[in-house]
Amino acid sequence: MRIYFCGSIRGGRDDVTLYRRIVQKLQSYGTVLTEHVSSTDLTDRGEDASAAGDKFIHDRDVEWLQQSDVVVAEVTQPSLGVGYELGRVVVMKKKTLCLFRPSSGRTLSAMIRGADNGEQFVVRDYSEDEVENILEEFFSTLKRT
Ligand SMILES: O=c1[nH]c(=O)n([C@H]2C[C@H](O)[C@@H](COP(=O)(O)O)O2)cc1CO
Repeated sequence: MRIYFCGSIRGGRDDVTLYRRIVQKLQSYGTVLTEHVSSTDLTDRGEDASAAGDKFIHDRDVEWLQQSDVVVAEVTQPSLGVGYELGRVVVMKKKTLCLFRPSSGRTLSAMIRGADNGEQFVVRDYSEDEVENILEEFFSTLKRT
């Protein structure tokens, strides 16, 4: 299974430790195409775009989105890139799980929460300590469908 993980990069790296934990769990279900998003070496400047440029990053990521079987996004830290990716996957009709932590004190964008249709695109509120269980639940329902 090919999994696309979305997490904030230029939007801020506050949650990178949690991204790492999510990606480690996701790797028990398949190949995570965007493992770099969870790298603690990656700062809020993003990948070194000097060689290939932002167009390379964009085009590669859209290609990976197209190739993916499932998309998991941590959406607590607001990120334009993650919002854009989610907009694209809605159109691609990919099975998508968005994870949001209300304990952050933030209110999730209506354009993400409001896109929940209970099937293809699901938004789930959670706390950090339950993340592995939520992913287990999500992937076990996938197997049944
Ligand atoms: O260097 C990058 N590499 C990369 O893969 N992305 C993609 C993956 C992330 O899920 C998302 C993060 O967007 P943003 O940088 O706007 O927070 O965009 C984004 C950047 C920088 O914008």
